[in-house]
Amino acid sequence: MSWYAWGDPDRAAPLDPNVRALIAQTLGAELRDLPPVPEDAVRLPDPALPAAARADLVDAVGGDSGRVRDDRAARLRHGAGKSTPDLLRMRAGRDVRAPDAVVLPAAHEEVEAVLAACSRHRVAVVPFGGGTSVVGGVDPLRGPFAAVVALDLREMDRLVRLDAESGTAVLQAGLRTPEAEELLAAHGYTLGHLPQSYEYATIGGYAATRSSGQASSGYGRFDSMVLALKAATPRGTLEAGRAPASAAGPDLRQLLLGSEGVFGVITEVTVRVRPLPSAHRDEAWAFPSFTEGAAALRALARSPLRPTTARLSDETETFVNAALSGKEAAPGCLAVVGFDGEEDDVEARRAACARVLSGAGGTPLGSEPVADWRGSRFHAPYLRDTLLSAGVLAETLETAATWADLLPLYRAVSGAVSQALKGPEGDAVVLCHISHTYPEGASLYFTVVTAAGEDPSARWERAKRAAGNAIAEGGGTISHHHAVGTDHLPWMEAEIGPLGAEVLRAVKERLDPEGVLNPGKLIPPPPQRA
Ligand SMILES: Cc1cc2nc3c(=O)[nH]c(=O)nc-3n(C[C@H](O)[C@H](O)[C@H](O)COP(=O)(O)OP(=O)(O)OC[C@H]3O[C@@H](n4cnc5c(N)ncnc54)[C@H](O)[C@@H]3O)c2cc1C
Repeated sequence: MSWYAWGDPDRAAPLDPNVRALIAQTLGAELRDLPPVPEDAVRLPDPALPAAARADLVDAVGGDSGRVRDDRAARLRHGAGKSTPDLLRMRAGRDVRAPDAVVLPAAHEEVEAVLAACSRHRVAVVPFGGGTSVVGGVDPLRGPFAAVVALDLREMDRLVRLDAESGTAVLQAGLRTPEAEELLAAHGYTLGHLPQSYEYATIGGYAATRSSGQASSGYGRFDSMVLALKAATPRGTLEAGRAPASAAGPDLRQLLLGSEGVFGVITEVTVRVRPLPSAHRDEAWAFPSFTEGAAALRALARSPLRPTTARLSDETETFVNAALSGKEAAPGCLAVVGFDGEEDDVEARRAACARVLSGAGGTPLGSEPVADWRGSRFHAPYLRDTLLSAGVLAETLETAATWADLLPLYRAVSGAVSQALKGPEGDAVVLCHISHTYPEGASLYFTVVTAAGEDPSARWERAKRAAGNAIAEGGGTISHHHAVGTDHLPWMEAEIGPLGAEVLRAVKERLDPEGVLNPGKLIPPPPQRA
């Protein structure tokens, strides 16, 4: 993974000058290049890990000093996640934070020993999976501590156990999705979790953020696939969840799912696996408007036979996607429904869904408009890098709400973001789609495109604040699947209430008494005493 961009930066082709001119005209802005500085020009703070702490960390990983790295390259590559503000900071080479060291444990017991050493020496620890957080989740914040280490789980990448009879698998937390799928496919199984960060994000990261993938209509959110978790905490091991189901008190899985590394480090995840599908089919449907398309997706979410994937772009996103692929845009809005399974099952669900969509006013467009969709669906992050290099800021934000609140929220967020970015540096184009649906509501995923201007970070911060306030006022959640990190913390107490925040602080105090785990993330700070 690149230190300033997504994946392999060579896959981000330069922007065609004609397209760039068209974007500048649409945004009413002048664009200036934003190239990354050379790697050796990035200023990093000097490493500050005390020698005694370093020696104990080397002991914790079995005496292997190669697994406690404090070289510049390792520190830089663990200095940020992959939000646009993260990439802007890296590209500029200024205000770059870095952990004082990167620790690479290879077993649950080693993770426990690392946490014990960090608690003893009062060193902050940031669990690091794929580093694809877009909410500041892996920012190497020291909090009140003298030093901070990134705890990278990449060495923990095994399929521990597959129980074919029960349809479950135990995966180590540091496994990335392509490798996890390869290991499961060798036994004829799949997880079916397909976020856009698929190529780099890890099993532990998905559990720690309650991720949701593009096939969530069929396979469910990641948290719904998790049957059990094992975590190392500074107080010892916490194991939660017992398949297939249990009434033995509150479900402690929910303490670890979405815990963003503040309570413990997830080392193993037991997941439900499904047989590898033998057939796939994707179809496009046109709807006169986003309102009618959303009503159709609601009907689909409530029907007994559901697609594996269901997404609907608003009018602007429909137009932009068509332009990007050199096709003529269908009038109105484009929906995509995808089906994975056995041939008969795919056909039965397809026919049933087609009846629901036609009944809701949709026009079938067949498979042709979405023929390239599966093959290119993980490419969008590269387009963001292409745009950034050309001085165009592209960032996303997301929420979810009940069907009753969804369209007013959609209008409120789009309006707030557009208004916040209006000015002498040009306007914004705000695109939106629905891609995770439930009988009771759906998520909204916005993409904002605007000129970077003189101070792109400040520009985005303004838009993000406006969007967060509009979401909180409009009854949405501050995050449907990106989690809280640092970026959503200002709205967290409003979402869970003061008592909810107190409960999180109490759990933290019990599992992590020194408070070394991921300071400054997820948990609202206690009220200041006058
Ligand atoms: C281009 C792009 C596209 C994305 N698309 C999607 C999408 O479609 N759906 C979606 O849900 N998200 C998406 N994301 C967000 C991100 O990929 C998810 O949040 C993902 O779950 C993070 O996994 P990771 O392994 O990279 O975790 P990291 O980024 O390394 O960590 C995320 C958080 O979890 C903590 N953490 C990581 N591993 C562990 C562990 N083992 N134990 C305890 N805490 C841990 C970290 O400290 C941090 O707080 C996208 C991000 C990018 C950059």
